[in-house]
Amino acid sequence: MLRLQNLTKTYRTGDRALNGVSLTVEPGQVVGLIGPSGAGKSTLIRCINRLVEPSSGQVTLGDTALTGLGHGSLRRARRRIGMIFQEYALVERLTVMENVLSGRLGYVGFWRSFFRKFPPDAVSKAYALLDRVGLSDHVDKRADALSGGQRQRVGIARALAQDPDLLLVDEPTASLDPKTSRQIMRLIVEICDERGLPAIINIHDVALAQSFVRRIIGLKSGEVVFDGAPNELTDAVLTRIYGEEDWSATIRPVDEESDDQVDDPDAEAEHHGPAEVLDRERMAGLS
Ligand SMILES: Nc1ncnc2c1ncn2[C@@H]1O[C@H](COP(=O)(O)OP(=O)(O)OP(=O)(O)O)[C@@H](O)[C@H]1O
Repeated sequence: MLRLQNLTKTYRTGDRALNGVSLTVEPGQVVGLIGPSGAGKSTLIRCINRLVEPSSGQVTLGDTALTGLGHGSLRRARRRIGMIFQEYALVERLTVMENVLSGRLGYVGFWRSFFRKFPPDAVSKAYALLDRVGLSDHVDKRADALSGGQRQRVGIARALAQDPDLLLVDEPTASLDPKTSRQIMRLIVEICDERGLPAIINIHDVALAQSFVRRIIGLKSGEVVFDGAPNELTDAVLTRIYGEEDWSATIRPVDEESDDQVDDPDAEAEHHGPAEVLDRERMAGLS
């Protein structure tokens, strides 16, 4: 479980990016973090693993108070926090397999990593992860030969290779087309569900977040102004988070019930909550 207590961040410039954020994320729970530009979403994600040093407050992951750790212990704790980025952050000239194995670098000694000699169990685990993210046919391809969606799948497998206790995901679909974005969101949510992994996903696309996560947190001026289920995200709530706007084209209708048969799982996700869709896909052998 991840717990943030009264987290604040004021940058040297005087910008107060976080203003007393408190929340907990349970194992297996995926939180969609939304809010206008400058609300503090990236700062929040980066304060958790202390890529940005919080000004005050506490971050606790499991039994470990991350905010109290010294340099060496923080490095070890960061191994257990997987990050997934908008621009993938892959090493372009390395293969898919090498990129995934780089997720293990924090665990192998310097010389082993220097010569890229990974233990056999790390390699077989990487194969299994690549299979899970649907890339078993691309293991030896260079990262720069992949599509955006495939690159993000490598990013996900690399984060999982760390054996994380937490996933921090920063705009994972911002560079992807709508269909690929849905596939990537579905994959992340499924994997967190399977592994009991808590995750926070910083995401601008409100409708996409609504379709796939069970909990949404709205941040505004460094404060949590909404924390609830996707269907509680009404026009009034969106106005509270983002300001006045006509929201009809942005959000998913929340009360719509349809008896129509839907064959396309993407379309289906628009009509049902993520849990039902995932369960049905699993039963139908689609995932
Ligand atoms: N390195 C920095 N130095 C000074 N101020 C910063 C720094 N990074 C962010 N800020 C400020 O902190 C506030 C929150 O920024 P942050 O990037 O966390 O917001 P965000 O919600 O992630 O925005 P976006 O959606 O545009 O990425 C903004 O006022 C921003 O200008």
